[in-house]
Order: sequence, then structure tokens, then C-alpha cells
Amino acid sequence: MKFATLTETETAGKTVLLRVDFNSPIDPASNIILDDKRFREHAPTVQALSDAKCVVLTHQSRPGKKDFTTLEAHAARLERLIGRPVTYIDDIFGRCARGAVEEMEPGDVLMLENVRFSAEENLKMSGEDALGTHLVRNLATMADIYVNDAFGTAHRSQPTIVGLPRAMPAVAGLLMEKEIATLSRVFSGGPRPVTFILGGTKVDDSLDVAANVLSGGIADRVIAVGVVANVFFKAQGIRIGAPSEDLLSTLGYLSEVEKAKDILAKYGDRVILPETVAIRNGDSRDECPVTAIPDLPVLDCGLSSIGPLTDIIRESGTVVLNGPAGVFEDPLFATGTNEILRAASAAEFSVVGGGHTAAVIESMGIDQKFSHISTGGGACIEFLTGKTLPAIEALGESKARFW
Ligand SMILES: Nc1ncnc2c1ncn2[C@@H]1O[C@H](COP(=O)(O)OP(=O)(O)O)[C@@H](O)[C@H]1O
Ligand SMILES: O=C(OP(=O)(O)O)[C@H](O)COP(=O)(O)O
Repeated sequence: MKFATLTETETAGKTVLLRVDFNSPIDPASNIILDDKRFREHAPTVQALSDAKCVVLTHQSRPGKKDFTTLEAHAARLERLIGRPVTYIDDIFGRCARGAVEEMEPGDVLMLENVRFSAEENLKMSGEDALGTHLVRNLATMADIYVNDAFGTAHRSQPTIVGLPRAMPAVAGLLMEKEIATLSRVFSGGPRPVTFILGGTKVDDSLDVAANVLSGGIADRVIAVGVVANVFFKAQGIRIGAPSEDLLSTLGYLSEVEKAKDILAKYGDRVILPETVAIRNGDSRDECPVTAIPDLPVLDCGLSSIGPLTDIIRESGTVVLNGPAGVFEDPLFATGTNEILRAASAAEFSVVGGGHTAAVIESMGIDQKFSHISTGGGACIEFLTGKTLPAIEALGESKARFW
């Protein structure tokens, strides 16, 4: 490994700033955490720091989203999982947070507030620019060592990810190390054909990955489902109906249609889309061809499309999947997601990423059938395109600078 790791680092008695990714599906009405996979995956790293003063830092969601919230519930969930007290403080780097860190004893765990409450953390910037942020300058004075365990956020050039490792000695946590080692092994040449299945809502990330894996020959074909498919439909000149159009507008993805057109122009024969979709009509699920979508929300791929899509998936040697095929939270629109995941689980090599996707897999009880279920969605698929992720690059630079 080109970076230092927690495994090889002495932390006894030190103050450690631990960046995790506890960003999880949450019920916005009750603030209840619906899936704690990321907590379970990070727990060994927190336990490995039981002789240190462990200051935990994470984000939850993004500004503007319904599940962008405070972290009391996250601290309580971590406390339950590690069986030790976790103190939550509603501050990131102000006087309260700094005072609380100063009072810590070895073995204590303190969780700071949602780091994306600091506007700076929501900016994309270089490591050098991040060094100048208030966030990085202050956090770096609060601890001796920075441990980045947030593999799920490793693809973001945000201050805590790319700035902190340049401001202080940084190492990769146990989960970060495990994800990198496993994904490197899994993708050192998976059996062909290789199929990428891109769904969910993060259209910008998914289109970047589609362009990358199609142009580089990493994928033989890309199946688009979920909101990603809606953008491809629009790129083909298909009307997706006012509600789905509004959703794209709200998410800021209308400008992605041009990118989708470009992908279709270059690699159209290797991009596979559902030919029918499911729409919500009152309390029921209706089916329609993509050429006749009414002004009702498109929430899943159509039942008659599932067979052709799963046939292609079953013929694949390697399947890389990120993001659900529909609004699986509503059982009426979960069929596409469930059937596509079931087909993907049968591939010789199957790598899946994404918090929501992993949660569905666990609820279906098929998690053992996949080669690897990553805690990262975007991070996992970007890693598999061969890119050096910003977090990994920053950890490498920290090793050169501090260790
Ligand atoms: N057609 C659709 N319209 C609206 N939302 C969708 C659609 N398809 C999937 N979704 C939503 O995508 C969300 C998950 O997307 P994302 O965060 O990208 O996945 P992951 O966490 O697995 O990476 C789910 O909440 C699901 O309801
Ligand atoms: O959940 C995450 O990404 P993912 O949905 O791609 O797995 C990470 O916490 C990154 O969050 P972001 O995509 O809001 O930067």
C-alpha cells in the first residue's frame, strides 16, 4: 500500500480524528436510521482505537435533502454497536467541540456534528485549497492523528477528505484498507462479459462512470435503470412525463441529458435500457411502454422488461451494480430492483455498492451470494474504473509528508 495504515500505527493515549461515512438511509419523519450496515462496518475501526481518545466525524446526506440531519441518532446507534458510551456534541470545530475534546480520556468516544453543516465541506476543491479552509485548519489542531475510514466518500474532493491528510499525519482505517484490498483483488481481471448496472439517483456520477467504462473497454455493456434511465430516455427524445421531469429538475440533472446523448452517440449499441416502465396511478402500479409515458411518476422498470434485462445479467461473467432500479421503499415498485439484484447475485464475479442497494440485498437475505458488497456506491464503481480516488491520493501524500 502506498499509504500508512492504522494497523501499523501506535495510537495509545493519542487524540485521533476518525472520519467515517455513517451516511445512511433515514426515515425523515422519525429520524430513525433504517439500515446500519455502514455502522457495523466501521465498528472494528472504532474498537481498534479503544486506547485512544476517539473523535468521530461523519456526514449525513447533503444540504437540501430531507435526510440532511443532526447526528444524535447516529451516536446512539454507534454506542449500541460498540457497547461503550458515545458522547454527541452539536458542534464541529467551535469552542464547545474543542472544549469537549480537551476533556477526553483514553477510551472515550466523541461524535461531532454532521460535518456537512459546515458549508466548506460541501465544496469540491483541491487538497491545497482545502488546507486553507476554516474547517481543516481548526480540525487539524484538535487531534494528533487523522484516520480516514470513509471509503464511501473516497471519491469526493472535499476538505475533510483531501485537506486533513495534508494538514496532519493521516492513515487509512481498517475499513478503508479492507475495501481497497478487496476491490483491487476483485477487479484485477474479472471474467467477461462485464456488465455495469447503474441505477439510483446520482445521475452525474453514473454517467461519468458509464462514459469511462465504455470508452476504456472495462465494461462490455451498461444497463441503466432508476433515475439514470430517465436521463437516457430524455436523451433519446422520449417524453418521461411531468413528475419525472420535475424530479430531474429538482435534482439539478437536466443538464446531464447532453452527456447522455454523447454516450449514446458513441456507444449506443452497448447501452441497454428498459423498454417498459412502471408508473404510479393513484394507489396502483400501471405498466406502459417507454414511448407512451403519461404525466405520472416513473418509479420502476416495467415487468416485461425485467426478463430481457435479467437474461443479459445472467449471461455476464462479471456484474458491477450500483443503485436500485426503482423506488424499492414502496413494495409496489420494488420488483425491478429485487429481480435485477437476484440475477446479479448469480454472476461468477458480482460487486455491488451503495447504501440503499446494500440495504435491499440484506433485507432479501442474499448478501452471501455476492463476491463483495462495498460500503461505497459511487466510490466503489469509480475505483473499479481504475481512477485513483481523491482520498487515496491524499493519504499517499500524507505518508510522503509526515511518516
Ligand atoms: N425512478 C426513480 N424515481 C425516483 N427515485 C428513484 C427511482 N429509482 C430509484 N430511486 C431512488 O434511488 C434512491 C437510492 O439512490 P442512490 O442513493 O443513488 O443509491 P445507493 O445508496 O445504493 O448508491 C432510493 O431512495 C430510490 O427510491
Ligand atoms: O452515500 C454515499 O455515496 P453513495 O450513495 O454513492 O454510496 C457517500 O456517503 C457519499 O455521499 P455523497 O454522494 O452525498 O457525496
